[in-house]
Amino acid sequence: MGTQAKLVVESPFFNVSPNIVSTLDSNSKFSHRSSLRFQAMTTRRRVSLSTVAATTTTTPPVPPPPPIQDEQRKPPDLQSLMRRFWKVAVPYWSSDDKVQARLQLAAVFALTLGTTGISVGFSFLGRDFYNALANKDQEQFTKQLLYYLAGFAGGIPFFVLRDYAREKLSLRWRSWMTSYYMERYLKNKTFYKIQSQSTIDNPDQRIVDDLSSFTGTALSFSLTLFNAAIDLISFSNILFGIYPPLFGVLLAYSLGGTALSVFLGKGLVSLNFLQEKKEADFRYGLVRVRENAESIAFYGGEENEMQLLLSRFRSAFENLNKLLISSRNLDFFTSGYRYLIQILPAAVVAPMYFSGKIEFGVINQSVSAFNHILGDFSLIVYQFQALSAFSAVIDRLGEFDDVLDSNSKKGDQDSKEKIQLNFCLISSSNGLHSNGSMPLSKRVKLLHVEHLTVQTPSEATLIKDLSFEIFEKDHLLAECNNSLWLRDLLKVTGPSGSGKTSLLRVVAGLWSFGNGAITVYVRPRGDLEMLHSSDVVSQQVTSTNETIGDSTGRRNSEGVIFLPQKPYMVLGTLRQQLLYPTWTKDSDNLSDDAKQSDSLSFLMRARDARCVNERSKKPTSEDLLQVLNDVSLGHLLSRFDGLDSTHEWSSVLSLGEQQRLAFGRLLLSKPTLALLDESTSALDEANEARLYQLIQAAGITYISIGHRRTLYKYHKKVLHVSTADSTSTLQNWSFKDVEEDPIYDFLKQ
Ligand SMILES: Nc1ncnc2c1ncn2[C@@H]1O[C@H](COP(=O)(O)OP(=O)(O)OP(=O)(O)O)[C@@H](O)[C@H]1O
Repeated sequence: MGTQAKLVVESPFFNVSPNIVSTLDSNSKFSHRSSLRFQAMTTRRRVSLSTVAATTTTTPPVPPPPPIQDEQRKPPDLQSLMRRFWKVAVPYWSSDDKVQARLQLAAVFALTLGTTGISVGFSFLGRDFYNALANKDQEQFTKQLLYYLAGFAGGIPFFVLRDYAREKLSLRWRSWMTSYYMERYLKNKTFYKIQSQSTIDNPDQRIVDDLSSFTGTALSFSLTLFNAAIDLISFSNILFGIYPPLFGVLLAYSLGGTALSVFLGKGLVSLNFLQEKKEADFRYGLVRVRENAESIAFYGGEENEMQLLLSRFRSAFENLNKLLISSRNLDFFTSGYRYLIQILPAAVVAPMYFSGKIEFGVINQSVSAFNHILGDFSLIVYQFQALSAFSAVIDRLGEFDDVLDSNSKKGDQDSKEKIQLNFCLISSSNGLHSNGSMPLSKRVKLLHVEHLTVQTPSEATLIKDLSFEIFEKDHLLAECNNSLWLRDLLKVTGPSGSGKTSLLRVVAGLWSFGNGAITVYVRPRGDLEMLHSSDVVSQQVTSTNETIGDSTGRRNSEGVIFLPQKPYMVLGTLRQQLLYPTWTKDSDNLSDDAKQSDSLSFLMRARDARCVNERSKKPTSEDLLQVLNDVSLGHLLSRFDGLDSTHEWSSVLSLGEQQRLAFGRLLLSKPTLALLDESTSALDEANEARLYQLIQAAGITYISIGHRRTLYKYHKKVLHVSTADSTSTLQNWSFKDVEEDPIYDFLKQ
């Protein structure tokens, strides 16, 4: 539970008298103020757990978020808070939606101006109404009553429309921000880096809750400031007209109040920040129980989970307790401050009334004007809790924004010091005979690893100075009819923890810790305009202008596919499982309702041209059925009602079935290079053999990690990595042909 700033708009019609207010608006303690105000309220966070779940099911499995810490977190200073606010708030107003955004903002401000005008009008109506009442002038009283009713009828639409327009704009802003943040979060594998390096906590919560809170509160707060400025101008005249010293009392009262409330509530910002984090940690713990239900049940780990969850909840609870105590102390002050103003102006002008200098209605008008102006001067006092919650939101979003920015910049700046990963395009026509066959003297390089040193994020060296190349066609062996021999199919072996998976992570672009260079050559697919071709002749690759992407920029991701031991099952149908990730659900599948909704224009961003081209090649249902049969999963169709049924696939399929499904994806995508990390570990030998034969027949070159000896049969070369010795500078790897390995002879027998 966090403290969220929520805007409450009070009626201008009830500001005529505090007495009337208390009867008409029993929900609001201080509804005699006619301006906008925030109300700090405790809300239950409505977080879509699926959002959080999506981050937890990304493969390869990623470690949990960092343990709860930051207890001593210092509140941000005003300058960095302002800088962060500006950085987070500004992009939308100069985005591609800026015309609509500015128009809507202007409309909201115009309506706010209208409502302030109406409030001023009602202040005069109130004066005459009470004068008529005090003078027992029934005719005048009836007339004023009718004016009041007419004023209600004319004024109410302004207030309702102002709130509606503001909420709509806030939703539009949030939609844009959500897609803007998600785009940067999912770009350049930032989500993976944030999670695996524990850069910041709970990014999902920042996207869901903090963005919603930020847009709503920023807009409301801007309007409150605007409203306060207008109120100040309009009601200062009235107050001066009544009794100038009252203005002096007001200034002294509000400045003193502001200073005291800042002093009393200074700890609230960091407490609010921590509250957000602790709530998110607790929710994340629950999501992990759901995601790992079977493992926990097998282990019988309920008691442990209970302890862990309770400790997280306790931490949130303790912080909330501190937050409540701080709020209570501040409330003592603000309540006194608010109640006193109900009698203060009357007490100041009462002597004038008793001496007959002013009428009774003027007392009411001075109370109303005093409240308005004091409200404007006392924004910090009234809104301190909401402002402290808002500061925490700004701080969290600003931090997130900085991380997202630094991630894209880091890629450019540090690229020289890190592992260079480049993707180049192989021209399919180059090097081929006119009949399309590959001349024996030519072979296609798919992967070139040069002086690669792989390190962990904590800079422990795993592999030292590794260099090798992978070719698709070996001219010496091309005459052999066995397709196995047409490609360098590499098996990586080595003791546990030596860095086998890390090597694949580096090739797939997930890690770039260490140094050296990797070039991956992929076949053309999709938009040729965006991709350059490279001539591949013998082992010489022309290097000018051939790079199509790198580990930080856009890359031809379908060229390389990584298959982890536990495949990632997307939320959706069986069809979507098979088409993932090459053909994802796109705007074609959106419902008509969704297409009609204007806010969805940001949510239906055009996918890049590559994907548009891919649509034409999208496999048909027949293709999918064929692949399912090939990987021995044909029975799923009858068991789960066809290709378009939706289930929690990671729960209803066995690990072996999930691994076969992942191979089905591979067969459909036909990547140039597949990285298989123990991706058949749950299968029997017959199924494993079948899958390897299928991907060989499909012409996919692969590098695989696997501990089973039988896997040697499906590889041509073996890279053995031994555990790195930190005291030695020697290489810790060796290469050999599979035939040279004694195991191979043993398997042949
Ligand atoms: N995010 C990380 N931060 C720090 N160290 C890590 C991280 N991920 C992995 N490591 C460490 O890197 C080393 C190599 O891990 P890797 O997963 O590559 O080993 P592996 O050879 O594939 O092991 P196994 O055969 O057991 O799967 C391990 O000691 C591991 O603890």
